[in-house]
Amino acid sequence: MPTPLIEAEHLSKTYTLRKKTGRLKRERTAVEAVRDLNLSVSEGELLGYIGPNGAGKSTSIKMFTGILAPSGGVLRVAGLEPIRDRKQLARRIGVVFGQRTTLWWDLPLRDSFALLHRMYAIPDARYAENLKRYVGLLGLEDLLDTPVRQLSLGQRMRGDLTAALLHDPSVLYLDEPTIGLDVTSKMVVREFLADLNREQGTTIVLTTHDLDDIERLCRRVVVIDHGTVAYDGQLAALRARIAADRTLVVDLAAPGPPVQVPGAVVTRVDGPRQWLAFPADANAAELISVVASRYGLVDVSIREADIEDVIRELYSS
Ligand SMILES: Nc1ncnc2c1ncn2[C@@H]1O[C@H](COP(=O)(O)OP(=O)(O)OP(=O)(O)O)[C@@H](O)[C@H]1O
Repeated sequence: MPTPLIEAEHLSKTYTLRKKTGRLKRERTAVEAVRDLNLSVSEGELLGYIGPNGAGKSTSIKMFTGILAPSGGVLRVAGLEPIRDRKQLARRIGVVFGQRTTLWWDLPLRDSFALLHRMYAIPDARYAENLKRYVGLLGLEDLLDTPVRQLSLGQRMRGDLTAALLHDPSVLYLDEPTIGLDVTSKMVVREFLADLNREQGTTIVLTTHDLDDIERLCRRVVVIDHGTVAYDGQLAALRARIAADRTLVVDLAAPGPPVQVPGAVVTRVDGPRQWLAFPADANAAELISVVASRYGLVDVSIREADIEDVIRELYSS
């Protein structure tokens, strides 16, 4: 059995909000951001950690990284208790946020890396070796003297990845690492992460709304909803659910009650527009012609299920 690197048992986090309800009155409300979350991640896994907005992903990752204290439950990461052993844990983990940089904005990349060398007290030889490796793998050789603020988003992301790896973390948390990147940069980042996981055995927890990231990188996917695990399993099984349905969006000549056609179910009506779910292996052309023969049809489009649909479907089951 591989050693679990992250182990959460009945983990919970409740935020208390104070809302002003009068001139002097304040009411406390509790937000259960994470509740009864159970998760075990083994060394060397590359895990997709997904869920809709507000599901509790960031809150749980903040607990995994020792930034936020849990309200309840048991949590161990790399054999440590994140809040109590926060300093030790910092040496074992790396974190990359797609939306903001951990690099020093006005400093050349080289100086940001040098600061991390000192902050993490990385042995000189190890630092030199890692710097050479990651700068080479991520093609940053010609950018080392460029201030971070002058880097493109893709270049900055490669810089952030290098920064997160200089101290050889056992686990790397990535929050939307490909957001806003062009196709080529996305490919570079994905290939790099796949190699890092395969060759160095770095455990990776990947949070993203980009289904392509998940498809290309993760075998296992954990879906979080309302603060708890809604799905934990192979991507292949999740993909089968994705393939289960497609949606035909029809624009009718006039608003009306849900259309009735065999083999499709109306899932939404908005004025003259209706959404019809139908099995992925059904004949879309036939369905369209049936709708057209019975109703005044102005326009149609077909939507493949995206990750948000799959997630919605998981919650409703
Ligand atoms: N500091 C905070 N104080 C109060 N409530 C919070 C705080 N941070 C998050 N929440 C609430 O906790 C819930 C979970 O939020 P969280 O940010 O963990 O979700 P998420 O899955 O990361 O969402 P997203 O995909 O939008 O980043 C939400 O209802 C959110 O509004």
